[in-house]
Parts: sequence; structure tokens; C-alpha cells
Amino acid sequence: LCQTKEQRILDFVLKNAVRGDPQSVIDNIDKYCSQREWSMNVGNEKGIILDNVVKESNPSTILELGTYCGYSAVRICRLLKPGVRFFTVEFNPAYAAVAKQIIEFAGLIDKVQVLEGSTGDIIPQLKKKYEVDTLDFVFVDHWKDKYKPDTQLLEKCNLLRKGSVVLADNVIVPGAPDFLEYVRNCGKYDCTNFPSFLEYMDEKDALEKAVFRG
Ligand SMILES: Nc1ncnc2c1ncn2CCCCCNC(=O)c1cc(-c2ccc(F)cc2)cc(O)c1O
Ligand SMILES: [Mg+2]
Repeated sequence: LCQTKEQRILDFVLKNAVRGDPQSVIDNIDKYCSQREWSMNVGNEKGIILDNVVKESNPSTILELGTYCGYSAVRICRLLKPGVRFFTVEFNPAYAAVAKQIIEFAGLIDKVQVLEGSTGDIIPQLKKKYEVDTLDFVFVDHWKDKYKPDTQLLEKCNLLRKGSVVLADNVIVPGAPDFLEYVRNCGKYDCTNFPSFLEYMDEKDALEKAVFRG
């Protein structure tokens, strides 16, 4: 019955995780994807770095680009205080459908708005349609060739303020070289690299944190 890998991941979570327990959802996705089928969740090694950056930023308004199955949405939202707003943009409707069910199972759906569509269309709508003033934290994990243009679009739409944190996954594998060159050399960001490993593999990967100077 489960035709796609993403549906098989959802099925495994529904069967094995504890409803309303975000950590058990995270642990079971990691278990399935390390033992059965690899998938492009940020994973636990990079996930711990993500947790730490979120905790130190203590954000109130968060945007994620690239929801996939909702693994990083669950990771981030389990750390957030009540009343914060988390928007996540997913291009692929099948991914978005699985993500909503996983986020709901984790008990976090009322913190999360899954926005279906392209970041290029949705980012310019955040201020007027979604009543966003500025973003405290952005997790970038979608098409790697959209990292740089979408970061520039966030600037253009005045969604970043002094201290806004942009955290990007996969800056080594698959890599986002134009994004790295941009944030490190344009003079608008203070950048930190966090070396880690590709999810469920021994290959090197890294996260890049770029703090907007305002
Ligand atoms: N709102 C939006 N706008 C535009 N595109 C959008 C979108 N929302 C979604 N997408 C469409 C992106 C879907 C996937 C993005 N992520 C990736 O492509 C990705 C690939 C790997 C990988 C590594 C080694 C390998 F050998 C193979 C694959 C690892 C990762 O952690 C990745 O995040
Ligand atoms: Mg990724």
C-alpha cells in the first residue's frame, strides 16, 4: 500500500512512535532511515547542532525552506516556547502531505504552518498575507541552487533584522558553493561553519550559520 518512501517513513512513525512525543518521532525516523531506507532528513548529528543554534537564538518567528517529511520541523518546534510561529515551505505536495501528518502525530501542528509552493512565490507574501514582521531564525534545506537567491530575496523583502540567524544544511554535500561565497563575502553576515556528517552516512557535511548584521 505504501508506494513512496515518504509514506513508508510515515507508516513506520505511526506504528512505532508515541503520539504527542516529538522525541520518539525523531528517534523513529532516524531508526527507519539508518536501518531501512536512507532519506534526506537533517539527521541526528547535524540535528544536535541545529538544536543548539535554535536554543541559543530563542526565536519567536521561524521560517524553514524545504519541509520534506517534517523531521526538522519537529526537531525545531519541540524546543520552542508556546505562542511562537513556525512557517515551513514545501514545494512538493506529496512531501507536504506526509509532513503535516508527522507534525500532527508529534502534537506540534498548532505551532506550524506548512505552506505549499515555491519559496520564490511565498517569501514575498510573508509580510502581508502571513503578518510576519521580521524573521528571527531561518533554516535553509531546500534546493541547493535556491539557497543564495532565496537569501537575497529575504533581504529584499526586509524579512531579516540585525541578529537574524540563517542556518543552512548541506553546505558540503550536496553543497551550496554560491551561497557560501555570498554570505561569507558580501559583508552583511557574520558566518560560522559547523562541520558534521551527512545524515545516516560517514561522509562529511556541514551547517553554515550566517547572522545578519542589519
Ligand atoms: N519551497 C521550496 N522551493 C523550492 N524547492 C523546494 C522547496 N521545498 C522543497 N523543495 C525541493 C527540494 C527538495 C530536496 C532538497 N534537499 C536536498 O536535495 C538534499 C539532498 C541531500 C543528498 C545528499 C547526498 C546525496 F547523495 C543525495 C542527496 C541531502 C540533504 O540533506 C538534502 O536536504
Ligand atoms: Mg538537507
